[in-house]
Amino acid sequence: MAVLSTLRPSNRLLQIIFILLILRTRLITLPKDSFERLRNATAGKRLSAAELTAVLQQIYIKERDGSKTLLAPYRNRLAKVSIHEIAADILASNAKHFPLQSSDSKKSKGLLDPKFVRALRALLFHIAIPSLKSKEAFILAVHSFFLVARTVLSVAVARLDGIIVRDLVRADARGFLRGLGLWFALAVPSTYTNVMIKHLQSTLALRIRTRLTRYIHDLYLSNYPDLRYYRLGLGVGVKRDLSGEEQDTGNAGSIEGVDQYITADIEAWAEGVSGLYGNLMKPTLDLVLFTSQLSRSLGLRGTILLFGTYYATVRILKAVTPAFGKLSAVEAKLEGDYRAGMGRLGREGEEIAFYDGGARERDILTRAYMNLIRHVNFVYKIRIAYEWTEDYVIKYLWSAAGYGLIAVPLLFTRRRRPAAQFGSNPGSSLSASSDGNEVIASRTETYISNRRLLLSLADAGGRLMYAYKDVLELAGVTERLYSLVSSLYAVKPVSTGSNFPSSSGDVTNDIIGLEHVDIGTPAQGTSLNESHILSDSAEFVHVKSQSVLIRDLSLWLREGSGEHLMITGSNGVGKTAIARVLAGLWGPSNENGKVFRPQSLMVVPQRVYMPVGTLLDQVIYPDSYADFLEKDMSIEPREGGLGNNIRDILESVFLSYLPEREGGWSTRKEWRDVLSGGEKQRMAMARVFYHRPKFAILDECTSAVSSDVEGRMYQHARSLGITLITISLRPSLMKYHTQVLNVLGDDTGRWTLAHIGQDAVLTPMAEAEGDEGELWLGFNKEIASLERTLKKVDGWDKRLKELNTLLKM
Ligand SMILES: Nc1ncnc2c1ncn2[C@@H]1O[C@H](COP(=O)(O)OP(=O)(O)OP(=O)(O)O)[C@@H](O)[C@H]1O
Repeated sequence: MAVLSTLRPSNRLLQIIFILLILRTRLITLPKDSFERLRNATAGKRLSAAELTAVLQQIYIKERDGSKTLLAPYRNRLAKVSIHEIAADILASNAKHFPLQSSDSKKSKGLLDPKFVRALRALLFHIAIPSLKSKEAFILAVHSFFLVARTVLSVAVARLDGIIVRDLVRADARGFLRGLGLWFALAVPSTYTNVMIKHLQSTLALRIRTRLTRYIHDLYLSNYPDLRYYRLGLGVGVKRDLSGEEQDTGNAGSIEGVDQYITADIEAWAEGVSGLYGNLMKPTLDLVLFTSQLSRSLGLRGTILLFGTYYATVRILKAVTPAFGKLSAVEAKLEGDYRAGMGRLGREGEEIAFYDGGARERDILTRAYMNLIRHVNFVYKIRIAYEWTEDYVIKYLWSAAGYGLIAVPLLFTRRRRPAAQFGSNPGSSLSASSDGNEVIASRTETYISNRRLLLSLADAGGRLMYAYKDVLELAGVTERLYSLVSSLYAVKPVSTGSNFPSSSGDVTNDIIGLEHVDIGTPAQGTSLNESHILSDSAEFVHVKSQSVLIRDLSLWLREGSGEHLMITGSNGVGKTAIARVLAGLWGPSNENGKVFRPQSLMVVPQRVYMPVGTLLDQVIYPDSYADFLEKDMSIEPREGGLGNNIRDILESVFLSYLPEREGGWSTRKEWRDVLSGGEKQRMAMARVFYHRPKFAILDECTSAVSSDVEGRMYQHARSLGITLITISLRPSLMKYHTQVLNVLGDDTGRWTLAHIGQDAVLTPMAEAEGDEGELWLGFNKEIASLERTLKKVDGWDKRLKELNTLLKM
């Protein structure tokens, strides 16, 4: 402090900023014991600044029972959310409920179509409400109770309405006041019931959404060997047999725009299902109860008329109802396309800006938007006729029928047994007196009660019709969701053809290799036939193609043997395809090909992925902060130089300036944009040095890094004992490898494999194609010759100086 006070104000300010910067970079280095304390702390604990940063940083804690706890700060206190993954055996045993369905749904309108019922049942009873003991089932039971209560209360209100008006006509002041008191008393449970119904419906929707989302997350975001998030859009591994022949996969592999399914569709389905239960159950209950009440006063003729009205309504509306299910499925797809386009623009903004491609992108997006709007407009238009008929039938036909029905007891039976008719109404308290006023009062009571019941009936009928439309729309979303889940189940891990154990600890785990493998492109893709979009018959068209890029490839590398392989060849010949097969993303295209994939393998692609999170997260990806803490590692070097540290790792890729430049290890930024292309590639190498896999496939991942730094990174990788497989076109990298595989790319699928610097060409195929092997040996000779020439430069320089001196003399 004394030092600080002697400084000039500007210097002092600089010093304070410097201290703050140091402090900021330290915030993240929460010691292990504090972390343990945090893990064991009860929810609700007030968080210190450092703990708050840590909570924001690490997100999940792995519990001993295999579940995870999400640590979330809530008003500076600790909130803990326990997350249990769906057990693998439940996920597996559910597969039988989701077989693939063919997508020829254009013929059916969706309602009560067996396919729809099967899909709804599978989604509802195996994912959304998995058991009668689940919370969802409990909410549904309470919801049902309130729905029944509301109907019972509506009947009571209708009765009371009649009694109040009767007492008014009778001029019975005491009866009237008593009725009014009862009215207010009934209002309390009635309004509470309404509120609870709405609340329980929203709660149910939210719970169903969460169940579905988590189920699909667990299925979709699966690790190796399933990799469903990768294989789904690609059609890789989707029921393809080993000979490369495809089987008919129905709609599998045709899922594009999965984000739309998982976000918007799940939400729409959850809302639809929980709303539909109320919207179907309540009016159905109303209809049954009100009809039974009414039929007691309407007599047989009235009841027949009532059912006649129901029948006519259903027939008319069925005739004019369009295929809402299909229409809403197409709308969701178009919405997804438009959304995906917008997402692409956000992601690739800089590249598009360099090309000045704004106008072109606008055209593409406008086209996607217009497709959507034209479809929505088309739906609006066909809705006019439907809604007009619906309104006409429900409001006017039902009201007219209602008047007719009320007239039945009043007009038709009056002449024969006027008193007896009214006496038959259970709510009536008519005495046997034939007093004229009493007759009118009683008739009014019947009229008012019946009228109210009929209005409620018309309302129930209307809601049932609206629910019919909702069911049709739900059918569309159900079909989409079902196709997502069934396609996810249809995705199978690719066959490696080898019995290679993937468990650790096995000696054979020290090998990476291919044996007689044909490498080909994936066999399946799908596109939507756009000409059908607006014609209510949108159909998915399968595009099938497969070509073999490399034939009969065999190569081996053993960990610790000091062998490193470089793969080269011109663009598009299948170099990355080899990496995909070695990493288990693609399978071999031939039946007898075998792939040996070690467990400790890391593939670094050319385009670096930068996850959301802090600077530290960029280095340790895919580890979480909790995983990092479990390792014997620190962020800054420890005293005595014990253990590895992230600072040294960044130093080895020449990025140690990043924490200071970016404001500390815990800074969160859009790293994709913040770091330069070369910095991102260096960061990817830092990840390799952090994880230290036994094998690393480096796929042109240093193409944007300067040669000197690239060389040092290769040397460092080798010094860590990592066996390298490098895909590159840079001859300067050859010196870090012992073998070179050259893919010829001449449509024959041929290749050569040679030891660098040796005259012998290794494989029989390469022997046959000696010229290609010679090409690389030629490069080596040229490099050696250049190096020899460079050594002479000093001598020439000296001679030049001598000559200059002589000339000046
Ligand atoms: N998902 C895919 N579906 C269909 N074909 C694909 C797919 N991925 C790659 N291909 C095709 O496979 C071929 C080989 O691709 P690959 O990425 O392996 O080339 P490469 O040799 O690594 O080229 P480059 O040097 O340009 O990176 C290319 O013709 C490419 O179009």
